[in-house]
Amino acid sequence: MTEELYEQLNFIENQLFESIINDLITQQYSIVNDFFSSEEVEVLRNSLVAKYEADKFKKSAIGNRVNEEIDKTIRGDFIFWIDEKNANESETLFFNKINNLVNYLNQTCFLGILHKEFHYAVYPKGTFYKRHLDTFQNDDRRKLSIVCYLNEANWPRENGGELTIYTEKDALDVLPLPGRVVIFESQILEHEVKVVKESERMSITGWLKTR
Ligand SMILES: O=C(O)CCC(=O)C(=O)O
Ligand SMILES: [Fe+2]
Repeated sequence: MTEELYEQLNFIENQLFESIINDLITQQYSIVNDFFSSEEVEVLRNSLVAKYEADKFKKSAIGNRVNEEIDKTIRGDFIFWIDEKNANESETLFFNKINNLVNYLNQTCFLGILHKEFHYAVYPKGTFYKRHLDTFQNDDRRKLSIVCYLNEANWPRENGGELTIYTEKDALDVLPLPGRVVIFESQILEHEVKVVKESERMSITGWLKTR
């Protein structure tokens, strides 16, 4: 029996993943609270902070690497790409959950996700990411964007740093609450990160890619 057929026979419907798919079909985005438990968020945040404090993060760049000054007027976060092959314990846990979702999407929606890329991101106080689409560098392989928030338990509205998603009809503000995951169509939905007014905004952002 081929592995593929075996997988099909073994298919078990997953309510959470089904609701994500339904959201994506009807509104091109899905917001899932508690995708990661508070324990999972804590170990992932510790892992982020350890790398951040070890000075491993780099100033993020955009598109064709215009100069730093221009970068900062568009995007001010610091990032560190996560290497799945050298993942630590908490990152392995992270990728296990993401891979379950990817496998489910591939089995049910025939999305053909073959690659993925994820980075940690820190937005210090005063930083933002202006309105954009996640398709840079003539790269149309990015299919779905996934943002996972790793902030401490209370992120009051006064802290700013909302993810604003621009739909056809309106603009939706999403607070970066711990455990919350936002998934959206990379090539369709414009979005931005509003100025962080207080604290440091921490997350893992990534893309599911075709080909
Ligand atoms: O952190 C977020 O909420 C979104 C980040 C983002 O838009 C990006 O990195 O492309
Ligand atoms: Fe983005």
